[in-house]
Amino acid sequence: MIDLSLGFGKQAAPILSLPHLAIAPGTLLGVAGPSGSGKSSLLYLLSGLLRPTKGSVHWGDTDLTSLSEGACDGWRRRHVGFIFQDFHLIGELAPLENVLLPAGFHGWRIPADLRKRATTLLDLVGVPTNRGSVADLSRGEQQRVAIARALLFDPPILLADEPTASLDAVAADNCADILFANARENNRTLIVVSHDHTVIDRCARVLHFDKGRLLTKTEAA
Ligand SMILES: Nc1ncnc2c1ncn2[C@@H]1O[C@H](COP(=O)(O)OP(=O)(O)OP(=O)(O)O)[C@@H](O)[C@H]1O
Repeated sequence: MIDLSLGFGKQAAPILSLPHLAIAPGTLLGVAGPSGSGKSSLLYLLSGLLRPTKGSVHWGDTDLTSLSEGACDGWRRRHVGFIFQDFHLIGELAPLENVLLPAGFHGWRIPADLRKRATTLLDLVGVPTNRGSVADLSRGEQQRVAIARALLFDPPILLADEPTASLDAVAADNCADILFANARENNRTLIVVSHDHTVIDRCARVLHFDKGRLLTKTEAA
């Protein structure tokens, strides 16, 4: 639930302004709009990676805006999988090591079943585990590694920023199938920014933004 605006520096007008939004658990929410309309900024606000200039972001009983940076990082690790528009992979590491990166923050040796899950996820998105460093993969393959990584801990909230932008039609469909099936079957909240109609059309609700403002909300029939 949010009621917020976001501005950067001394800009006169906020780059994103949203009066109120309630998202029930398990919602499949699409975010659409032209380039620069504030879609990525919305995901950053919802995950606590950015703090609103005004207003707050609540997930259940947790008000992200009242948490310290460290507490917010901890909350995000436990609750959010984030597929970044530019992937945020570590180029010199192998695909499997990238998928297991979130496990590195938990301070224990990576258990065999988690390694197996990472392997299964890579297999599911169609990236073989025996590839070298991700820097040598195509953009589409890197995008699929980023998708697998976001699913590692089966987070209750999945935020996906243009998750199919670098994929061909078949791979895009396959990855969208994985994201939406996972959300539906496990009642996960999926919030997906996309220009891709095959992704947006799968969403139960769609927010349309322009110039940082919410233009319309549409609901699937
Ligand atoms: N750190 C920043 N400092 C200043 N302005 C920023 C910053 N980050 C984003 N903006 C501005 O905020 C606006 C919204 O950016 P945002 O990336 O959220 O848009 P978007 O709809 O996701 O765009 P795209 O579809 O191209 O990814 C843009 O005008 C952008 O230049």
